[in-house]
Amino acid sequence: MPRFSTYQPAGVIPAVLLPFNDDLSIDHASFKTHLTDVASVEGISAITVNAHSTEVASCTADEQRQVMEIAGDTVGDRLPIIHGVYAEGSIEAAAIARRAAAGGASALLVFPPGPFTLGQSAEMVLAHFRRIADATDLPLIAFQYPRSTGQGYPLPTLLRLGDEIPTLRAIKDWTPEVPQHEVTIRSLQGMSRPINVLSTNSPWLLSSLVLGCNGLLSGSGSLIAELQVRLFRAVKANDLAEARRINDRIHPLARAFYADPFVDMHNRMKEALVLLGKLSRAVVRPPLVKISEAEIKRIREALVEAGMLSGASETRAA
Ligand SMILES: N[C@@H](CC=O)C(=O)O
Repeated sequence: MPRFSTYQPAGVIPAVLLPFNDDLSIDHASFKTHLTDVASVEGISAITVNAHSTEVASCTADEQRQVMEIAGDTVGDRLPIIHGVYAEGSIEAAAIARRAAAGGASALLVFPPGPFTLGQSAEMVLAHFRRIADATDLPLIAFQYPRSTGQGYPLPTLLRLGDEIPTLRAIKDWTPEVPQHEVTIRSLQGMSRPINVLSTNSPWLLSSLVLGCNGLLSGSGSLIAELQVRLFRAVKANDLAEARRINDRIHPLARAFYADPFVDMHNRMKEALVLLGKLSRAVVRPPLVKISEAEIKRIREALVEAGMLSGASETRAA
């Protein structure tokens, strides 16, 4: 029986970062501290591990198991843990799903297989999800990539997934196209068995949430989960003035974190944790490399503008 067996993916879901030691091994102690810090934010509904934010592409299967184990031991009694299923092929995806379930995950975030960059059909997508759904009863969240990557699913495919995969409960929508995002939200959340749309459009979160997403799943939740909870609540309450006030604090950080190259977003978030005194070193695994001092300075300025760091010193503002 998984923890939180009735969990439905919705609301604010931070995806946490994975600290490393200088020798690139996992820094267990710092990971626990980070998990505890993020999980202490009132109002989040779950946390996500083994996803982009934990540099899943550079973690072995055993390391992913360790990440799940540490997360489960540290915060698993308090919050559901969503485990990424990051695999090039469906057989490996199903194996990861089984390991995640055995490790105590409460839901799975299914990444699109890499070969879809070369093309896809609805039958391939359905076969991929069916294989995972047959491996475990855990609720599934489909990670919807931008269509331009080749890995994003056309809307008819998403609707068939909703109809034919009973454990599909949500998508994490990363479409940068506003009209497409809106149609997706209306279509999936309007199904007879609604599929929640969780925004991962963190660079323009306010606009995305205003379109009606039933939640958000964001790497920047590793730093600003509290602001995201307040933003989500304000939007749900139709309090646009409050939502805009909170967005004014989120915006400088979104600009800094999600600048080009996008792949450095979580690298930058680690540096931000260091600047906030919450992490002792920002080490990333190759092919990522340390960002420049000029960029760290821009992150510091964004933290100051967001009211998270005093301009005079590195002390965290109250
Ligand atoms: N958009 C995500 C990254 C992708 O998984 C984020 O919010 O950090």
